[in-house]
Amino acid sequence: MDILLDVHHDPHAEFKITRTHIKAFFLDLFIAGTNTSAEGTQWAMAELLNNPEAFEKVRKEIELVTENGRLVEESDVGKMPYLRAVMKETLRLHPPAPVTTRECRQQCKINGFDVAPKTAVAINLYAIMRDPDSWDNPNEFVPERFFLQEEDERMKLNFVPFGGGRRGCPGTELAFIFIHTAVAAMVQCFDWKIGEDGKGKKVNMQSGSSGLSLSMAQPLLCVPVLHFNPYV
Ligand code: HEM
Repeated sequence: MDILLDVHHDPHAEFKITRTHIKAFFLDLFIAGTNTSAEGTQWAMAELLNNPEAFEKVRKEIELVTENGRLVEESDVGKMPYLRAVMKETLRLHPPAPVTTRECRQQCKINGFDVAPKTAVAINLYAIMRDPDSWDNPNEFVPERFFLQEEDERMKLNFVPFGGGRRGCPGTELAFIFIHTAVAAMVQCFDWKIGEDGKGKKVNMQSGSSGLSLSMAQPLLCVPVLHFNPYV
């Protein structure tokens, strides 16, 4: 398959897209999109299990929107602001991709350090989202913080679990849709007992690392107990 791509409308920048490019593109999507979303879902459930009040609030919101008669769906997410705040707070505290990189385009000074052109720069998204100058009680799980109007601008600029700018994550919307829906369905349909035997008190929230992503040091183990069966 031959496709000619005109990069930035520059006639000298044309190159041929081959089968290998397309395969690499799909591989990129899988690498960038699967683990990150799975980790985000796992962290969200872990936070909800450790914060039963938040769990109950999410469940109440779902029951209100679905009138307690059907399985929650993607199209409900827009009507569930608390669930969305829970997900944002989860990704703020536990960004599955905690670091990103850029190449410096021009000479600049950052915090007194001279940065030369072409320098590779690592950006610590995790630190930005726990910076006490930008976030009150930065290490605490407080979904309600996303409802505070006066904090809005400061938080918007520093909420970067998907990076930002033209190289920001192109999967943001997709990830939000399916993570919200998966978490909502798990909250709607089941109560969850912590631990393999269901006798645990708290989920261990220590983070480990699997490759480049921020995963739970102890994978989340819990036992589902049926709460609502939408299929009967
Ligand atoms: C919770 C889920 C996800 C998180 C936290 C996440 C996070 C990120 C972050 C931090 C970056 C780097 C952005 C930057 O440097 O400014 C990135 C890049 C990327 N993400 Fe995601 N991502 C998620 C899901 C997805 C999904 C579902 C897809 C695709 C189906 C995807 C595809 C990509 C691709 C292709 C890039 C590279 C973009 C580029 O270099 O231009 N991501 N992601």
